[in-house]
Amino acid sequence: MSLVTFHEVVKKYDTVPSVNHLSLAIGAGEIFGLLGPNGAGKSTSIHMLAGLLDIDGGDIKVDGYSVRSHALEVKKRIGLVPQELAIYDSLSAAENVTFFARLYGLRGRLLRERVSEALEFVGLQDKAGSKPSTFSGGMKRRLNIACAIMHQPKLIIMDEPTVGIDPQSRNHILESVRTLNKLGSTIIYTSHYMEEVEAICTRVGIMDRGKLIVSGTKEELRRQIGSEEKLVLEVDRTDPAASAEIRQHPRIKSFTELEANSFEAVLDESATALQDLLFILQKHQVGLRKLTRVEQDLETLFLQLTGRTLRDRTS
Ligand SMILES: Nc1ncnc2c1ncn2[C@@H]1O[C@H](COP(=O)(O)OP(=O)(O)OP(=O)(O)O)[C@@H](O)[C@H]1O
Repeated sequence: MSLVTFHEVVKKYDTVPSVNHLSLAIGAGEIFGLLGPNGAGKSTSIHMLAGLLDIDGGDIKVDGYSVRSHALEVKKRIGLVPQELAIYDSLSAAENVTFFARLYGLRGRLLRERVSEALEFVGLQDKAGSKPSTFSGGMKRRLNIACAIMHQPKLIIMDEPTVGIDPQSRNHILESVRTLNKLGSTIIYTSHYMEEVEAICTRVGIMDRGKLIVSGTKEELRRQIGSEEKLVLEVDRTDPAASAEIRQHPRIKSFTELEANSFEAVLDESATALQDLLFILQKHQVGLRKLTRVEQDLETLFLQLTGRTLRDRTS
């Protein structure tokens, strides 16, 4: 059953749609990865889901409640870990979590238990009395997470929680995502680090220019990448006649010079394409020094669908 549904959701700043008729369903128990380059519309979508931004068209439902008509019911079910840190430097770690716990209506013994559990969960129990100004970037992010999960929400939304932090905190956060999911929370995790999404998510949606361009399990998306093969070849010399002959081969889709004596070849799925390529090199007396297969991943799929890379910050 779907816990979250976006139906034809639209958000416009001025006249340009930042989110353009987005439809998406996320099942209870999933770790759903929302991938896309800068400006794709991930944060805008998440802010509408969390009730921080008004929707211009369509609707979003959480657990059957519409964010438009039942915003409070939706908010109770959500923990948002925002991209920008939402913690107070003047309060200790425990006071920060307590502040958010009170906002969610927790009081007394239950409040104290949940604050302590949340700090323990993110590995900051021994820093409960310390101010975040003394924390590393990674510790601040972990405190940010504690503030968002202490009310044990059904849905936890993490908006790029590992940007600019040390590897130890990054691993801690990725491990926490898995644990929170095992404990029963559904997770939406946005990122433009596809390795992270591939590592932890059960299903992935890729956004570009306000639209969902593809979604599915990692296996389903990999199948879409197709069976073409990408190789990097290092040769002992560059021979223009050999390169020209390779580029004319019907089963070799491209042969591109990367740097001196190094080429990238994209072959179709037939086994003979590689044999033919090696034969042409030999015929022109070009020695092969090294042959490396390039792993096809979600980045490749994104490139195939959009002609751009996920981390192209200028696009
Ligand atoms: N307050 C705003 N006013 C005008 N345009 C905005 C505003 N917020 C976002 N946008 C535009 O909406 C589009 C989507 O932005 P959004 O922040 O949702 O993308 P994103 O996928 O989350 O990117 P990032 O990875 O950088 O966070 C962008 O073109 C952005 O410039």
